[in-house]
Amino acid sequence: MERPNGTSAVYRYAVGLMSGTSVDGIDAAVVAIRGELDGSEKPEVQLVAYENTSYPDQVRAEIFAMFDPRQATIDRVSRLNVWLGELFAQAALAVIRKAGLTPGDIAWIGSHGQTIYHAPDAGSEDGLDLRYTVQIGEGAVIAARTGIPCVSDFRVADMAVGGQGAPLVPYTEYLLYREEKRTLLLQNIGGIGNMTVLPQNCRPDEVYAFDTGPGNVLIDGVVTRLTKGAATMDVGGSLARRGQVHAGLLEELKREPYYQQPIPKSTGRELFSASYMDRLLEDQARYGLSAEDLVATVTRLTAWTIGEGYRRFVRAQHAADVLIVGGGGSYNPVLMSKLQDEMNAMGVAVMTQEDLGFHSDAKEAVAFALLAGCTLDGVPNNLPRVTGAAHPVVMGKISYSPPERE
Ligand SMILES: Nc1ncnc2c1ncn2[C@@H]1O[C@H](COP(=O)(O)OP(=O)(O)OP(=O)(O)O)[C@@H](O)[C@H]1O
Ligand SMILES: CC(=O)N[C@H]1[C@@H]2OC[C@@H](O2)[C@@H](O)[C@@H]1O[C@H](C)C(=O)O
Repeated sequence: MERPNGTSAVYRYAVGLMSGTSVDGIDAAVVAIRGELDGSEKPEVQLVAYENTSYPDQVRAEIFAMFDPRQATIDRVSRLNVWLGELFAQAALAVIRKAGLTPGDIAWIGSHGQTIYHAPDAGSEDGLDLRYTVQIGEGAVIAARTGIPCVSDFRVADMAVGGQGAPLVPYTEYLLYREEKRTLLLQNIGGIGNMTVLPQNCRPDEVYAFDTGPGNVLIDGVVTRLTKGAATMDVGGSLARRGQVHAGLLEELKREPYYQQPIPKSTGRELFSASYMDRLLEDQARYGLSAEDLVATVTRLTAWTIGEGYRRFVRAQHAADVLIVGGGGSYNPVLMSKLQDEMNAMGVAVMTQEDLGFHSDAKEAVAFALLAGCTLDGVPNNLPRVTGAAHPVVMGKISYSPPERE
């Protein structure tokens, strides 16, 4: 494996590990980093290797069981915490091998872990703010198996100062993407869609972010129902491409109050739920639409919600130059083309992470490698304007590697 340009001594190699809300496996990335992570300069970050390791079915089922508080007994959660620690360590070692490196080359690991519970608005007791969040995948196990210091459990530090503990990726977007002369929008199209705004030449406290609405959740939801589970996504947008958007239904769906709700705001599967999908299928019957028409209509709606987020909450203060799309939705060409229509009409170009030489799937793993570097350097790595925290804090807990390697 060729080393990044320049001398290897000025590069620091790090590993980032992430397991997201779709629980499709562990994303592991090796990055080479040159420069400071405190925002005083733009660090140079190269993705050296990336790998997604699927979970064994049994592990995936156990994670889903732990989402249910009635099943998540303390012994099962604790056992899964160390189990995932072992799997994360294996994923780290595999991606390090893939990079042509050895554990001794890696300065640190940053591991997000797996969120099994997130209660940022949990309320108070006797005047005490009792918000909480749980990410499992024991950092001490990762450090012990790899011999590399591991930073984990990031979100709680932001919550401890009144933040939502999410989203955390915008700090790294600020580090990597901000530009002096252009205002950028970073749009993630995962299950839910979320936008980060990086005004031109911004300071960290000028960055803001919000959930635009559905990402792939409606498309996946209707496809799963229409195919009775035979398909779980509209691969390549092939259904949407063959359908006609129903203008009347589209207008009705646009009236969802969330889209008008002021920012900061976030949404989830609580709103875009199973019963929301049931209603969509009733709408399909009511208007006599084909499966393709329904998929085309929700695809068009999804693109509109992103355009609307920009139009309503961003454009007046920060006219943007470019919208950079990441997440699985960027692989749906019909969604991308509708998004392009929306944004181009407002003078905003649309690009993907890949167009910039980044990797959509690796983005969050890379982010946690960088956030961990901040932890070790003592650099605050939350964005209070984004999370609602009272002030910046250094997030992340460090598990040191065994002494014999020191
Ligand atoms: N080839 C493809 N064609 C169409 N859609 C695709 C394709 N590949 C991925 N997708 C869409 O992307 C989704 C997965 O996106 P992603 O991995 O970003 O989600 P996620 O990890 O749940 O996101 P997050 O945790 O950020 O909400 C799939 O469910 C699907 O809707
Ligand atoms: C609590 C939690 O795990 N939140 C995730 C989730 O998945 C997407 C969205 O909701 C985002 O807020 C966050 O993750 C990303 C990595 C973040 O913190 O930026």
